[in-house]
Amino acid sequence: MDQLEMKKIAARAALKYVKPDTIVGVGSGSTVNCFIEALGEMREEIKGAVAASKKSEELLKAQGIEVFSANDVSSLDIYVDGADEITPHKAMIKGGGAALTREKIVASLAKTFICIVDSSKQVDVLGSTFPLPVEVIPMARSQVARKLVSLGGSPEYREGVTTDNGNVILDVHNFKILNPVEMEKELNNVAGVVTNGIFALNPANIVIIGTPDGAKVIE
Ligand SMILES: O=C(CO)[C@H](O)[C@H](O)COP(=O)(O)O
Repeated sequence: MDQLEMKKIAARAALKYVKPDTIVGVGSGSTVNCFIEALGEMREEIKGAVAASKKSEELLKAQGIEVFSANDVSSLDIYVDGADEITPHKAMIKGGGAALTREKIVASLAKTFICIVDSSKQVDVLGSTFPLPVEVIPMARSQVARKLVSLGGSPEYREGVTTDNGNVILDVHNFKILNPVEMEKELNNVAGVVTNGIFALNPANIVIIGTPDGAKVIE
């Protein structure tokens, strides 16, 4: 079974957590695109969605789902998003699609973070397979890169990419993130860093893994 099929299995399994008359928090990426397509079947039952990227907003609207601004809601029942890596403690690296800041904002509005992934995303230690994305104010790019080097990382400028917030991304290789909570805080304290892609202070609550044998749910 290919990876896309496994993403679809995880995405469809998340529908059971969507309650009628609620506004659903929706992340971004190819797994979330599968979720948005499935969520289209519930367009009459839900009030709408808050999207973590312009791309997800477009796709939700194309499904006939009303999209609200994060400023319009005080809380969300659930937030559904993918991940680039996830540990057994449900800490994640996110930001492969450069939407990490808006993802963290919308996720923090939700009572329950549901992470939908295929099995390739499971790791024991964050940073094992995927570089850590860091969103940076453009004028601070070089100084943030030097700071990341001093912390042991090898930052690479994601050329040609501007985030939905007008910023740039540094992908940091060679970080073995043994203490994700501390690392998330430390990187967020670097001047010029908008957000880093570690989601450990507020980890996922439920993980749904798409496998050839069906959806595996870890609550
Ligand atoms: O964090 C993200 C985007 O910023 C995505 O959730 C992450 O990159 C996973 O993407 P995909 O579902 O395409 O594998």
